This record gives sequence, structure tokens and C-alpha cells, in this order.
Amino acid sequence: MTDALVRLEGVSKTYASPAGPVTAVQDLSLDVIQGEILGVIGYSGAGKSTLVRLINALELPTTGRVFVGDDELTALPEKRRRAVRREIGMIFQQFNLFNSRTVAGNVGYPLKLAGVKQPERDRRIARLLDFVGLLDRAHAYPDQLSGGQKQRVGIARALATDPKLLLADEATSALDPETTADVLALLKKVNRELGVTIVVITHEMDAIRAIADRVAVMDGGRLAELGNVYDVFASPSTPTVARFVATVLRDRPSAETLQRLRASHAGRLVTVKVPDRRGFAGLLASTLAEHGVSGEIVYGGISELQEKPIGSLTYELIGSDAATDAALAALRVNGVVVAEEDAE
Ligand SMILES: Nc1ncnc2c1ncn2[C@@H]1O[C@H](COP(=O)(O)OP(=O)(O)OP(=O)(O)O)[C@@H](O)[C@H]1O
Repeated sequence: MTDALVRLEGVSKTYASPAGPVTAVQDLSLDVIQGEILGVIGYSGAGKSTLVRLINALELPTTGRVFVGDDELTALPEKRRRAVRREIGMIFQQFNLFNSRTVAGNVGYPLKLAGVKQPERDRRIARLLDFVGLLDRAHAYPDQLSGGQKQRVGIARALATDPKLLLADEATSALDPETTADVLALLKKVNRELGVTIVVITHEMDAIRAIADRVAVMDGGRLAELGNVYDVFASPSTPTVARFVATVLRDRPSAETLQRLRASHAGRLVTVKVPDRRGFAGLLASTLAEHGVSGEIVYGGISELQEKPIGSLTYELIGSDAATDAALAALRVNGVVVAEEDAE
């Protein structure tokens, strides 16, 4: 295989259900590249969990092929598939810790299963707990820990057997925003310092924005979009993707906001996308001035994604209709993406 650690080729999964067959994943082809953090996002029912179960060999596809490393899961006997599964780290929304075992006991469990003996086991547990910042809680029990600490234990346990691949299934969905940020930062450290390839399954675009290199958007079991996170955020190609992006960037005024803006601004409301290049503000100001149009920012903002600016600004433009049209046309010619907000 090339630089893909996971490869899905034309994968579909159909479940039998009392109401008839349900196709959870449909004709999905996707590579997870060695060393990347791939975000997989989609609304509930989009097929994300099924995708996880197909990658970790808990399910076999109805059609298509799945490769992990050099193994074609779809061609392996169940016993060998189980061995591949043990080499994949998993973390879950509900942490899935043993409440009757200490933190050290939870982290050491996969090592015990793998036959790692004392004192090597203790050494590895200490190293893992140090990595996730919980060395001082080794003897605590899960119910003495916060949600974020529990997920750190989950991450340490998932790393115990030195996996090349970590699957995080809604790993931060049960956490508050601050704790989510900490856990995402830890996942990034796992990726950058240990070289572990990570697939982050989530319905939260914020998580994708924070750590993913690329994002796959699933919609109705299909791959709606796959690309570099900045590109997908900057130019979403389908309405589903645009809705996800809007949840994070909140860069276009909502219908209610627009109504309020209209009540206090009589001019034409126009939103421009902030491009990833310098000189944009100057170009905008000079183009408007040339056409005798004045502009005032009434909504929007600029933030950063993958160290590049992203966002949009809504202007109220005041000038004659003809002059405003000419100014907008000139901006478009110069590559500025301009959208006139609808009257409603
Ligand atoms: N074992 C199963 N038997 C029957 N239908 C299933 C089974 N597992 C999943 N489905 C159906 O397949 C579709 C995709 O489910 P899946 O759990 O993969 O989506 P998801 O994106 O992970 O959603 P959520 O975020 O709600 O978990 C849904 O319509 C679901 O009802």
C-alpha cells in the first residue's frame, strides 16, 4: 500500500432490520493517510459509527474491501481479524473504563492481555500516565475522576499496546467545552509526538477545526466531501457541509440577525469572504471609493484555521444601485467572493 494506513474501497454496509434493509454506509471509498488526523463528521445516522466498526473489523462490509496496514480485513479469517483489532486503539464517548479497577489497573489491562509481565508492565503504565498527565492519580478509581481525566485514562489505555491507529468515536461529546479543548490537545500530542494516525469521529465541527488535518463529511451513508480542513471550511461544496461550517464560523448572519440588521440599516447588505491573501481590506476600500460607495461593517468576524485567516464580513453599502452593482462586479473580478444577503 502507498501512504494509506486504512483504505476503504467501494464499501457498503446494509443491515437487516424489522422495517427492511437499512443501508448505513454506501459506496464509500476513503484513505486514511499514515500520520494524519482525519476528522469524520456527519449528523446522527450518517453512518459514522458503522464506519468505525468497519475499520476496526467489528463488522464486515456487505460489499467492498477494507485494508488496515498490509492486511485486507475483508479477506482475513476471524481470528486474524481479531489480532488486527487488538492493534487499533479505541476511545469512546462514555470512556468504557472498569470502575472496579484503579487508573493503573485500567491502563495495564491491555498489557496484561498481551502477556506483558511485571515489572515491565508497571514501567509502561507509569510512562503512559505521565504522558497523559495523570501519574499522580494512578491509584484512584474512575468515579473519583472528572470526565476529562477519565478520557485521559481512556487515551492512556488505548495507547498501551503501541497502536499505529487510534479511533476516537465521539470522544469529547460528553465533555464541557474547556475539557474538550484539553482532550483534543492531548490527542494532537499523541499524533505529533508518537506518530499515531488518528480518526476522530464527531458531530462537532469545533473538534474538527481544532485538530484535524483533513475532514470527511458523511451524509446519508455517503461521503459528501473529503479534503483539507481549511479548504472545506473556506469553500464548502454541499449544503450539508455548509451547515456544519456555519455552526463553527457563524460568519453569515442568520435569518433573525438579518431581520434585525435590516431594521436599522437601510443600505444593501453584502457579505464578503475573507480570502487567504494580503491586501484584501485595501482592495475593498479602494474599489468602493472609486465607485463612490461607502461601506460599513455591520456583522462578521475573522478567525484563524490552520494558521490562515478565515471568516466573512457583512457590509452595509450606501450608494446608488448602479454604483453599488459596479463596485461589486469589480470586486468579483478581483477574486473577492461576494454574496448579497436576501431581502428576507
Ligand atoms: N446493527 C444495526 N442494525 C440495523 N440498523 C443499523 C445498525 N447499526 C446502524 N444502523 C442504522 O444505520 C444508519 C447509520 O447508523 P450509524 O450508527 O452508523 O450512524 P452515526 O452517524 O454513527 O449516528 P450516531 O451519531 O447517531 O451514532 C442508521 O440509520 C442506523 O439506524
